[in-house]
Amino acid sequence: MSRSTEPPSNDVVPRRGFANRSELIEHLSALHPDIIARGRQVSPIRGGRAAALEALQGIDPPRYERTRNYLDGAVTRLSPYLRHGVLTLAEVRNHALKLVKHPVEAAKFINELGWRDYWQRVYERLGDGVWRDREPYKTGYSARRYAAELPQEIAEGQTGMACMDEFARELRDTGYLHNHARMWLAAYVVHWRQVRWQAGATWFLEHLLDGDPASNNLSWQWVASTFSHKPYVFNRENLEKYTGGRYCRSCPLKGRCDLEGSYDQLEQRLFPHGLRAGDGSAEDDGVLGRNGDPIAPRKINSPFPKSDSVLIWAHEDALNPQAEVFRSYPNAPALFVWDDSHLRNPRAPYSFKRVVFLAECVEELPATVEVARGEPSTLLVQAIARVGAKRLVAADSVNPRVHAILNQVEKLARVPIELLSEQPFLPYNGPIDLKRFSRYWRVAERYAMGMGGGRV
Ligand SMILES: Cc1cc2nc3c(=O)[nH]c(=O)nc-3n(C[C@H](O)[C@H](O)[C@H](O)COP(=O)(O)OP(=O)(O)OC[C@H]3O[C@@H](n4cnc5c(N)ncnc54)[C@H](O)[C@@H]3O)c2cc1C
Repeated sequence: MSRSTEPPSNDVVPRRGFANRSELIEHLSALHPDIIARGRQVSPIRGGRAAALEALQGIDPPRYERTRNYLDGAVTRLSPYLRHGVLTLAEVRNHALKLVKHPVEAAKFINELGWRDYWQRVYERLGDGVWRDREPYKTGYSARRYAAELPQEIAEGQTGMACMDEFARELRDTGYLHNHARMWLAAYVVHWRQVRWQAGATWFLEHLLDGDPASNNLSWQWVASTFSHKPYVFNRENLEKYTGGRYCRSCPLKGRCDLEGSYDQLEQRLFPHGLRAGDGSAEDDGVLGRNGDPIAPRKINSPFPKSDSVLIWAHEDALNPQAEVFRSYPNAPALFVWDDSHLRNPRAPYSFKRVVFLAECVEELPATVEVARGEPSTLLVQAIARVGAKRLVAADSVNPRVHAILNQVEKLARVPIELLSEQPFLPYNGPIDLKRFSRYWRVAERYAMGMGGGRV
């Protein structure tokens, strides 16, 4: 799956302010012909704060708890908005708590929000290390045993298994999959087809509107067992139960597929050497577990004078017109950059539907935000000089790419960087053990539920 990271040669100038979705799509097709050549699908899920708030209004935490494992359960589809900072975890949690008489009725929902916060914290520590096996596989096989490439028939939905083929189609056509479908598909890829989780993670990141190296890669590692005690597997009965049997009914392989059998039988078939660590290359370096100290803030939010002239960088982790950067500097010039190399990064290339989703989010940003195309640090340095900005302001993010760009700007433009944060999910700044979610949640739960003091 090698793709060029060279920027495309066309010189279409990006813009915003479209009359409707068709016009926006037409413009993006001209801007990114090579991306649309990989697939023209556009998701029914719309980008932007208005669509995000509409989805937020629809959440039902008690029903979520009862039904979330079912494919037609009351899941929220908020993830694309959370991923791009259109909504914050704190805002979603606060809303959930308002909808219930007692916090316990929202507990399961808030626990799931906690998974996102947890993966983000792990990402903050590991950076691009989220692409490496955290621990050896516990499948009895070493990493070398697993294929490096995703078989084409899986990506194209041509395996002959009605369930897996439908999940692949849904992923490609909509950019969204229910959590259970993600788990089944990931387990099928890694354990039944013996493909390295990294190949599956790249495939998901291309298509998912919520594609996020933290939640995605670390969930793949959880399924694979390189970031958990044992591999995640399932059987046909489990899939049939939570899908209402809709795939098995029409499946040509009904009764004789590879998912048939009890859990014991499947484990013996899939892991004949027993559930134990293969000789892995990964080692536990203690980064997540040994001290769990809080990470020092990356930049000092010194009390910069709000009257200074600044430039705002609107990046893809904070596409919220109400974000702190815009509230603090409502009249400041701002720039959003289409970075061709980033969109074509072979490890996580963007599908056209992801690009459309991002553009729809950008459409709703304040009118002060201009769009440009090119290498972000170069364009930001030029814009700083053009507008005479005393510093660059950006929303904080745990994404290492954002920090690499900010560091470069700081070096080249010789201006300070001001990072602004939203209300945190946990009003807590003390040590927290990140080795496993259960350890994190032991400390985090009461803060997440609004019972640990601090502002919720
Ligand atoms: C293999 C695999 C890959 C995944 N890739 C991503 C990804 O790239 N981006 C992403 O945001 N999530 C990912 N997830 C986690 C989870 O599947 C999605 O966040 C969730 O399905 C999104 O749908 P929803 O908004 O309807 O979730 P809901 O069930 O309604 O949950 C509400 C919110 O809680 C958070 N959440 C719920 N479950 C999880 C979870 N298991 N892990 C982390 N956060 C969770 C999400 O922010 C979600 O929007 C992945 C899971 C697996 C198993």
